[in-house]
Amino acid sequence: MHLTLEKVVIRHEDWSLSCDATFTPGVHLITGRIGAGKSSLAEVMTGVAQPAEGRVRLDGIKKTMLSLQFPEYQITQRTLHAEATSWGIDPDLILAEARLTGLEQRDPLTLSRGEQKRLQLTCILASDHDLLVLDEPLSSLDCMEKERVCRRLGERQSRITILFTHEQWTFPRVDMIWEIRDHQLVCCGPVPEGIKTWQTAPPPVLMLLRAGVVPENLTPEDLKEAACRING
Ligand SMILES: Nc1ncnc2c1ncn2[C@@H]1O[C@H](COP(=O)(O)OP(=O)(O)OP(=O)(O)O)[C@@H](O)[C@H]1O
Repeated sequence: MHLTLEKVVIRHEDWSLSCDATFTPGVHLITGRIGAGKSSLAEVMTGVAQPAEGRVRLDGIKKTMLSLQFPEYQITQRTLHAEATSWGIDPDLILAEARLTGLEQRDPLTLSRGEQKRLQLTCILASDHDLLVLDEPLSSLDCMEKERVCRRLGERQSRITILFTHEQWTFPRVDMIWEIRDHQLVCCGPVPEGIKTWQTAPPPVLMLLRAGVVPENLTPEDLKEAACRING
């Protein structure tokens, strides 16, 4: 199973992004500065938008999902019960996992942004998508919830997971790091080697690299373990 971007160019007026890349099963992390083109690329990968040039090829991928940055954009129903049901999953299980039991008749739009995000991600992760593209899934979540989501993403090793994020501290176990540099999608490489050339790495990772330590991976445990290796 793979997703291939063949000489893809995404354009908005005089802004453009070029991508030539293949994504295989595992967790792919894509970072880039504000306005680098993360949301635009996420939309093209999932067929929500078409590239100006090139081709997006899905091989062996039957079910695709884009998790939108703003959870309210993905709400379609008037009650939590109906919203959870609309994802085709047992609503009681979903609401229990999202810790929203008892709120079945509430309008999802009255939930806090974090609660909406927890509901959206619980529904998405309960379905078995071959290609899951997540645009800033960790924004609005607290540390505990970020870690829970990251653990769930790490369980999708046989599927393709593409994570676009500005997150600085909490990451799942990542297989490949990519970044958007100068209007191009660049592959930094597999983890851990790719960490060394990751220009938009978050401050904790840059601090470890400056101290001469390369973490094994990016989970909170990996970063803590690497910090313990500084100065012996
Ligand atoms: N519909 C549009 N018309 C014109 N320009 C657009 C349009 N959509 C996006 N852009 C521009 O394209 C560039 C990439 O936008 P995009 O939202 O993909 O970036 P991003 O990396 O997701 O940003 P952020 O980190 O702020 O979420 C930005 O400069 C943005 O202003």
